[in-house]
Amino acid sequence: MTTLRSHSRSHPGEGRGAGLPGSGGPGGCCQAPGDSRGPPWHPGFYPLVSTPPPCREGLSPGCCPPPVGRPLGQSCAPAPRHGQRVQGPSVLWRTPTLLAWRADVLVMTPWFAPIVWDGVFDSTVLDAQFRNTTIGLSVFAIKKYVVFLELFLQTAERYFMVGHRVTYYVFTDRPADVPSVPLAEGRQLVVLEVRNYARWQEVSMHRMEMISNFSRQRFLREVDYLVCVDVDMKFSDQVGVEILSPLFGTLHPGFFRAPCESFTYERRPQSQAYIPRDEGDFYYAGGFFGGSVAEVLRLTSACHQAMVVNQANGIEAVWHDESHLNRYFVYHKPTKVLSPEYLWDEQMLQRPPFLKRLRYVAVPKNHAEIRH
Ligand SMILES: CC(=O)N[C@H]1[C@@H](OP(=O)(O)OP(=O)(O)OC[C@H]2O[C@@H](n3ccc(=O)[nH]c3=O)[C@H](O)[C@@H]2O)O[C@H](CO)[C@H](O)[C@@H]1O
Ligand SMILES: [Mn+2]
Repeated sequence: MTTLRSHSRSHPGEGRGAGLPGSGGPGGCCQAPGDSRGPPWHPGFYPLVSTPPPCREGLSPGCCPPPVGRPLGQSCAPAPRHGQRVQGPSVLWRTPTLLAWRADVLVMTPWFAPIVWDGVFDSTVLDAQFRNTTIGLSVFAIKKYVVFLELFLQTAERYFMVGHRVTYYVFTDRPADVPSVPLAEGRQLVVLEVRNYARWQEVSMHRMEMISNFSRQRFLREVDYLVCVDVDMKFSDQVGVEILSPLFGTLHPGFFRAPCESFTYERRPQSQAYIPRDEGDFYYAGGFFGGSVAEVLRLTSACHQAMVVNQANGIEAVWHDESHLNRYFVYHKPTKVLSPEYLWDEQMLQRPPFLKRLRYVAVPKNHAEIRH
């Protein structure tokens, strides 16, 4: 049984080790065709302390790692000792040290967006920065998926944006089945009654339309940021304001160390979700994205429009809304990228040592039973 996918799809980063550094797998986008020297450099996973392979002219820049070098300098702050806590104007902060960050994973995209891993941020600083922020958490529980709500909400109360103002937006066709979970101060739950669709793929895809409509109608006025997630998941560690940025996506846990040619992007040119073979940076998961409401409105409207055109042409993207999301992110680069700490599946994937925390994880489900 899979929990991230309805039917089998290989996860190239797992099992056979295909394409992992040292596995002798196929060359990534950074290698010219036929160049079999050394391991490929995979988006999402390469050591920052080694020398990357040369990038070849004419290859997709997004697939190549940025030049890697030493830290550029020391902090300009007046010299408290390493790690010493100092009283700033409004907050206790930990003096940054340029040598203490993560050296085992990519922490910056080639377009200079942070990739969020444990150890690269200080919640104390960020919590103060975002203290007047209201965050909407959008989740769909249509038909039988209402069974996931209780655990989802309970764990969100424990781990999601603790100490901040939060509005849960629960889209459902079964309002009577929304469980009443006690909420902490500053947090509220809004039930939005919406229609259902016969096929699970349609339910999943129409989330883009509904998020877009409700963003325009009310989210723009009610919250600053919107976080859009799958419901068949639970929080198992802190997910805080470190994720917030105008536009963010999450690395799909099955592909973050896979060569880009194995990404399951939509490859049919007649589809609105089409991504040519030599384009694309990362493979993003459909189950965790967000940003400012204005940016989420742009993203969801664009994806919905693309799906309307596809439907008129009798074509459905290979991974539904996820394919459209991936296309959107190729041409509208996210300003922050969340590591697979923010979307993991313990049943399907073996946890690598550099994944220090699992913050949002799949709840096992029987696909056939829950979707019909
Ligand atoms: C973790 C992750 O990245 N998940 C993505 C993945 O599939 P999944 O296999 O995780 O899809 P899924 O079954 O969780 O469906 C996506 C979501 O749609 C909602 N839902 C679906 C069916 C239904 O009857 N009722 C209902 O409420 C629910 O919120 C669910 O979590 O690929 C899908 C498209 O193929 C979506 O892009 C998902 O976001
Ligand atoms: Mn899911």
